[in-house]
Amino acid sequence: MTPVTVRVPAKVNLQLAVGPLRDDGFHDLANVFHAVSLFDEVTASPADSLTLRVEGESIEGVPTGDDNLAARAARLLAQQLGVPAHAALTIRKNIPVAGGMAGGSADAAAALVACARLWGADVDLRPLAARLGSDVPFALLGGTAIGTGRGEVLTPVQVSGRFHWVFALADGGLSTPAVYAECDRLREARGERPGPPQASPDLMAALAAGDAKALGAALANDLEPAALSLRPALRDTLEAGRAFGALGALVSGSGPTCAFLADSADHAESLVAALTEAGVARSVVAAHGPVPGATVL
Ligand SMILES: C[C@](O)(CO)[C@H](O)COP(=O)(O)OP(=O)(O)OC[C@H]1O[C@@H](n2ccc(N)nc2=O)[C@H](O)[C@@H]1O
Ligand SMILES: Nc1ncnc2c1ncn2[C@@H]1O[C@H](COP(=O)(O)OP(=O)(O)OP(=O)(O)O)[C@@H](O)[C@H]1O
Repeated sequence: MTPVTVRVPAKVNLQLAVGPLRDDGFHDLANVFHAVSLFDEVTASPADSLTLRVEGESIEGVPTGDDNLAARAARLLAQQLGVPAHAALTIRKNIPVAGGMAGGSADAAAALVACARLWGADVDLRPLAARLGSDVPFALLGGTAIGTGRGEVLTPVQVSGRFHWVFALADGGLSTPAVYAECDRLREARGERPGPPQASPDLMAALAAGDAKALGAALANDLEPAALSLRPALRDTLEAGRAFGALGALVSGSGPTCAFLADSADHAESLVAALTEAGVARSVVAAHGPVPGATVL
């Protein structure tokens, strides 16, 4: 048995349409996932127990024990296969923690792929991914896809060309359940009754055509008012990106990372410089999408 390393991308939600709260505590979604070129790497090496190491510059808040999603993924797969969960896992984190870019979900997907390869198992990982979290199946698949149900039922979307993104990372994270709860609270207070969530035809047309300007205009996130309510300073970040010429600006998923669409790689680099100079984020990075899901290196 030799070590297996898997590279796995972050996501941004191009559209996040949130339906009413379900009886099971989740919300039905029309969730347009898009995998972008910010990657974590998970290595699974032979071992005689399950161990975990987390490496990276900003890993504060990442659990290193049994509750790490990568360790949970390894245990779930071992249980499913009826084998001991013996692997030394190393996560090299680059995806912002609790940033709305599904970093923990990415690590879970990568751990499933790495351990399956290490243990020589040929098994459909998708049902296990869905049990680990609503965002985990997409981290396996990558590309661009519509997630329905709670986000775990995926339909790939055809995309032309490559889109250029800028991500403004915030200090500290936001809790996903807290942001959904704030969304429900705001809707209740405003007397809003959401209908069934639907993917936007304009967004689909923009993706099929590779039209960045149309995509920028179609970006939409129903969780954004809730993220802004919990973190009002994000308004300034979004406004700064728009003022510097972003084609579109929105909070990524449950936030607090803000995503900006640029019209070229050069434009993305100039947006990175302008947003960094404006001091509206902890750090600012460029990336492109779509990119593949969890991949063995
Ligand atoms: C905000 C997103 O990142 C957008 O892709 C996801 O919807 C969140 O996905 P995730 O982090 O994988 O979330 P899960 O681990 O499945 O659920 C965490 C919590 O988020 C809330 N949650 C999540 C997904 C969903 N469709 N409705 C929800 O209300 C629930 O309170 C749930 O208990
Ligand atoms: N491998 C992991 N990496 C990061 N966080 C993890 C991991 N495993 C468990 N967690 C826990 O999950 C919480 C959310 O982390 P994560 O980085 O996945 O957030 P997120 O990007 O906002 O998620 P999402 O976009 O899926 O809602 C963290 O605060 C941490 O307690």
